[in-house]
Amino acid sequence: MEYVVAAVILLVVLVVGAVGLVVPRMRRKELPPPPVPTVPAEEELPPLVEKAPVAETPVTEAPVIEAPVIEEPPVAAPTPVVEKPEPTAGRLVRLRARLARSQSALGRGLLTVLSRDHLEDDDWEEIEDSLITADVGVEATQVIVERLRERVRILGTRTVAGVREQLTEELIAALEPDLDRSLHTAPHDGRPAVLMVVGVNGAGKTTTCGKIGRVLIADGRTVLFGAADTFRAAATEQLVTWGERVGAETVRGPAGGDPASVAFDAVKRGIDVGIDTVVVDTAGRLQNKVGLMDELGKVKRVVEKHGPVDETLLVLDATTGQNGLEQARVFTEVVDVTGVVLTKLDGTAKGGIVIAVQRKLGIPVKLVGLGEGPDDLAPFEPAAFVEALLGETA
Ligand SMILES: Nc1nc2c(ncn2[C@@H]2O[C@H](COP(=O)(O)OP(=O)(O)OP(=O)(O)O)[C@@H](O)[C@H]2O)c(=O)[nH]1
Repeated sequence: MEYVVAAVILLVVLVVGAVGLVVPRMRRKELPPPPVPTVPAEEELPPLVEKAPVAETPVTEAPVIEAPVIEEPPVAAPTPVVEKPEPTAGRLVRLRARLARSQSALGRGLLTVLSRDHLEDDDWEEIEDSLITADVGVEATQVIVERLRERVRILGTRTVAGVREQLTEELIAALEPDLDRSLHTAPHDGRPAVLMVVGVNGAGKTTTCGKIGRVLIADGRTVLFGAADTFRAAATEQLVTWGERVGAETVRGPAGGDPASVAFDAVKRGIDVGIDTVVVDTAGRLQNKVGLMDELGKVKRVVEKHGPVDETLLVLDATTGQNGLEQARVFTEVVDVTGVVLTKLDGTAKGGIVIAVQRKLGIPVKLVGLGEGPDDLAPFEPAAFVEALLGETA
């Protein structure tokens, strides 16, 4: 019995001991693993800005993949195309239709009255009014009507054709057909002819310079332009463009520079390279008559250091009518005008201004402008002009 008790106790001790050994081991196995720091210590953190990793390849140093260079043939600077003008002979006749379009009212009106059976005082007054309205001017109108009246009375003309013929003759006579209308553009004494173009702003000076250059070149001359209208920068550009179109060199100066020195340089260049005709464009601001006189007078004096100016052309806008005549007079006081260019005759029904200009200024109209086109400038021919003025209507 003692042995049994001792065995039981031993067994209990063994069991308890075994449990004591096994349980702690099991408990240890169930424990979570020791915490692992997920955030590094502060000193190991990268600084927020300064030490942030920076792309170290600046744009300029970025590797550039170079495209293969394709050798292109050199592009030649565009050479301005020099245009070929229409022949000048008979230009006024060719442009007659354009002139007649705006003038025919005058011709129709006059011929209608003149072909009445009996011309009374009222009819003659009507004729006078028509001529004055067409800018012929009061004085010239009175002379024309007086002479016409006399002829009709003596000859007893009544047919439209007869009256037209007499009116034509009187108008041609009023245009003084014997005046010298030639342009002095031929070189002489081993130097170029010098043409100065004057007139108020917008009358068509620069355009006229270009058209004249074109006509001269068409006739086989060499031409050089002097851009002495330094007042309006666009005028210089306009002249340079004309030069390129017609094949003429343009001498220019700085914008706002001294016009006289540009004109001087142009003529000097013309002499040096053996040009036939130098055409000098000038400025025409009229706000200040004294200033204009000084400037134009100076241009002329300075140019004449090379020799006399051969032709001074006054450009007048036909659409300004009698007002234009007053402005024109200022120019004739400053420079010795040798001829008038009457522009924009295509834009007025008052062709009679040609008669008034000649009578009032005592200067022949040498050229007429009949449009903006490069060939719309014609030598003035009284007979062809009167034909156009009276139109086809009879
Ligand atoms: N219809 C018509 N227009 C013309 C004629 N002549 C010139 N013109 C036009 O008139 C305008 C003025 O001409 P410009 O040659 O620039 O005048 P400008 O006198 O040189 O003027 P500034 O340089 O300002 O002094 C332009 O638009 C020309 O095309 C003409 O005979 N008929």
